[in-house]
Amino acid sequence: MPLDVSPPISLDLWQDSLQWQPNSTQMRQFQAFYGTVVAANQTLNLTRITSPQDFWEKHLWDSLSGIAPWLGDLAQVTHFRVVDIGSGAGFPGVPVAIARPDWSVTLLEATRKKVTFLETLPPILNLDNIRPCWGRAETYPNSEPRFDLALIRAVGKAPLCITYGLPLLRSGGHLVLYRGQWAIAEENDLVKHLKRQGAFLEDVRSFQTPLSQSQRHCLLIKKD
Ligand SMILES: C[S@@+](CC[C@H](N)C(=O)[O-])C[C@H]1O[C@@H](n2cnc3c(N)ncnc32)[C@H](O)[C@@H]1O
Repeated sequence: MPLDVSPPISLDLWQDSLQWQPNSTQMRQFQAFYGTVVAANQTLNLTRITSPQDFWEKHLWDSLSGIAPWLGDLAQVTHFRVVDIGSGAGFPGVPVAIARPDWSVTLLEATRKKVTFLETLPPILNLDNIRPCWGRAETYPNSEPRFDLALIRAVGKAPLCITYGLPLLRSGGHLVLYRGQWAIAEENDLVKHLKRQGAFLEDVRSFQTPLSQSQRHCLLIKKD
């Protein structure tokens, strides 16, 4: 049976939840990405999330929640240099690159077979602002320019993600940590940890996902 790639999140729901909605080109790119991940998944085992509802909500929508501060205001920050650390099958970096075609997004991934998959995406999605990169965050070359924004989802606990993310940022750059649940007790420890690392917690944004009404949190960290 052909895969149903029709979007289960209506434009109104995008608008209500993120104050942003994809245009028709972006919608086609999301659909093509879904089809490509599901097809590749049969041999590469990229993700367990494959149903349309889960894919659109837990992968596409969730990826974009992390850049909510920059979604509505396209004029404000153009040409951001972004790194997605531990991108896996391209989350959150690929949806972010689709939503912000004026940004350039490096997809840093330690597993070669996943990078090989990411390398197939630009012509299929008609997406020229992603740069798949095989490597580990902790050995990313110092000679490379630093990033304006680092995104990190499902790679490890918050302190580890901070250790990976901060060295890749320019001074004044932002790190976004995607978390499901987030408790104030964790926050107190994190604030102390960040201070020692030369950074601070600028915001904790909580979201309700648009289809299953689950809780999500995104931590916005700024490097001094
Ligand atoms: C659980 S997957 C999450 C993938 C994706 N971020 C997502 O949210 O679906 C974690 C990924 O991070 C990669 N990874 C783990 N440690 C890494 C590191 N130090 N540098 C780069 N990639 C790393 C793994 O190879 C794996 O693909």
